[in-house]
Amino acid sequence: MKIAVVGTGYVGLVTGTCFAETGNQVTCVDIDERKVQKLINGIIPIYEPGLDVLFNRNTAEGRLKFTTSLAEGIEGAEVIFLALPTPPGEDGSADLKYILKVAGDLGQLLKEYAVIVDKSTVPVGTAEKVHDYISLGAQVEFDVVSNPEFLREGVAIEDFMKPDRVVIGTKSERAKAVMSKLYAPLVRQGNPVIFMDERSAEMTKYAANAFLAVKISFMNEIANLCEKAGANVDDIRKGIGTDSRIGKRFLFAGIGYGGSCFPKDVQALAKTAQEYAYDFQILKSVMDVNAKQKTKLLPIINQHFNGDLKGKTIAVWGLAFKPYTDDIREAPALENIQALLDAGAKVTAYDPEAMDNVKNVFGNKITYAHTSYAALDDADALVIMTEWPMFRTPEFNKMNLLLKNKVIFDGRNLYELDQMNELGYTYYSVGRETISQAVEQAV
Ligand SMILES: NC(=O)C1=CN([C@@H]2O[C@H](COP(=O)(O)OP(=O)(O)OC[C@H]3O[C@@H](n4cnc5c(N)ncnc54)[C@H](O)[C@@H]3O)[C@@H](O)[C@H]2O)C=CC1
Ligand SMILES: O=C(O)[C@H]1O[C@H](OP(=O)(O)OP(=O)(O)OC[C@H]2O[C@@H](n3ccc(=O)[nH]c3=O)[C@H](O)[C@@H]2O)[C@H](O)[C@@H](O)[C@@H]1O
Repeated sequence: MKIAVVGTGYVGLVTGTCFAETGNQVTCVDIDERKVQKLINGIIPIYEPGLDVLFNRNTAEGRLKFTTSLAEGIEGAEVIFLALPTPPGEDGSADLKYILKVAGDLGQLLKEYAVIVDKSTVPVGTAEKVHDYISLGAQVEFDVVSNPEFLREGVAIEDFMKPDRVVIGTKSERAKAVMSKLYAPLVRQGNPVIFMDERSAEMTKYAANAFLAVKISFMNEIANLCEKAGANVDDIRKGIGTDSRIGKRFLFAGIGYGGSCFPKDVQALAKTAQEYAYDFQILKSVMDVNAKQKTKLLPIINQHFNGDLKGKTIAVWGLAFKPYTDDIREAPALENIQALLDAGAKVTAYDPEAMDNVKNVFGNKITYAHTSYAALDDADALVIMTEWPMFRTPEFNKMNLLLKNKVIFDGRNLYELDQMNELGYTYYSVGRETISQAVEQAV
C-alpha cells in the first residue's frame, strides 16, 4: 500500500519506518527542511533503540522516502497519517493549529479518495474538525479516522510492531477495510484491532495516558505515606502488583512522571472536562501530586546540608525523562538542577544519551561529565534522577574513592536499603524510610 506520514517527529518517524518494514511504500513529509535533509542523508534525529536497523533497511530498499513537499508526499497515497505536534496551548488545551493547517492544505491537494488518519493525540471532536477543514477545499471523497498511538519512547519499535491493541475510530466501512489491510501484518501477532467511533477513539488515548498517570501518582502518594508510617513502598508495589486486577506495571514510585505526553495529555483531558462543564477531580489531584513529587528530594537535600548548598558540588546521574531516550521534555532533572543552581550548588551531570539536549538548556551553567564515574569526582553527594540500567549496579568501590561524601539521594529507588547500610552510605530514596521530622516540615 502507498502511504504518507505528515510530521517526522518521534511518532511520524516510527510510524513511517514500521509501515515500510511491513512492506508499504512510505513517504514522510516534514516542513523542517534541515530535518528532512538529515533523514535523506541517513541521519536519524532521535535516539530510539532498534530504529536505525529498520530505517537503514527500508531507505536502502527504497520503501521509505522523505520530502518537504506535502503535494509530492501524498501523491497516490491511500492512507495519510497526521503525526503532527499537539502541544498545550496557553489554557492547557491541545493546540490543533498544526493539524488543522495540514487538513486545510490537504483539502486543496487531494486528487483521489484517501483515508486521513489522526495519529496525533487529539481531543474529542478533532476528527470532525479535520473533516470540516478538508471539506472546505476537497473535490474528492475522503474519510477521517482516529487511530491513536500508544508507543512508549525507548521501546517504540516493539510497541509499534507488536501492539497490545490497535484502536481505530471510524464509522466508514470503506476506511475500516483500508485500515484493516494496513494493520494486518501487526494483527497477525495475535493482538486485537478495536473498532469504535472517532470520538471514543480520541477519548481512549487520553483515558489510557491519564489512567497510567493516576497509577503513578497514586503510588507516589502511597510512597509519601510510607515515609511517615514507616512502611516500604517497594514491598507494597509487589504486594499489590501481584493482584492481576491491579497489574505489576506503572507502579514504580519516584520523582514523578515527565516526558512529552503524560503532563500535556493529563492537562488537555482536564481542559476537555472543563469545556464540558465536568469537574474531573482525580485529574486535578494527579497534576498536583506530580508537580510536588518532581521536587520531592530538594528539601531533603537541603536539610542534609543544613540549608546551605552554596559551593557544594552535586553529581547528577540521569537527565532524560526516563531511560532509553534522549528526550528531556518535562524531565524532573531539569527542574531539580535549576533549583540546585539557584541554591548556589555546582552541578556535574551525566546521562548516556541526553547530554546534548541538556546543553541546549543549561549551556555552561553546569559541568558535563564524560562518564558516570567522572561526574562523581570530588562531589559532595550524588542525586539520581533517571533509572538508566548502568546506574543500577555501579562499582561502589570506585564510587567511594571519587565521592567526597558517601551520600546518595535516589529519586528512582535503585538500590537495596540493606546494601547501602552495609556500604556505609547515607542513602535517601522514595517511600522506603521514615524521613526526619525537620524534613517533613520543610516538605
Ligand atoms: N512522542 C511520543 O512518544 C508519542 C507522541 N504521541 C503524539 O503524537 C503527536 C506527535 O508527537 P511527536 O512525534 O512527539 O511530535 P514532534 O514534535 O517530535 O514532531 C512533530 C513533527 O511535525 C513537524 N511538522 C509541524 N508542522 C508540520 C507541517 N505543517 N507539515 C509537516 N510537518 C510538520 C515538525 O517539524 C516535527 O518534525 C503528538 O500529538 C503526541 O502527543 C503519541 C504517542 C507517543
Ligand atoms: O502518549 C504518549 O506519548 C505515550 O506516553 C507514555 O509513554 P512515554 O511518555 O514514552 O513514557 P512512559 O514509559 O509511559 O513513562 C512516562 C513517565 O512516567 C514515569 N514512570 C513510569 C512508570 C512508573 O511506574 N513510574 C514512573 O514514574 C517515567 O519515569 C516517565 O517519566 C505512554 O506509556 C505511551 O503508551 C504513550 O503512547
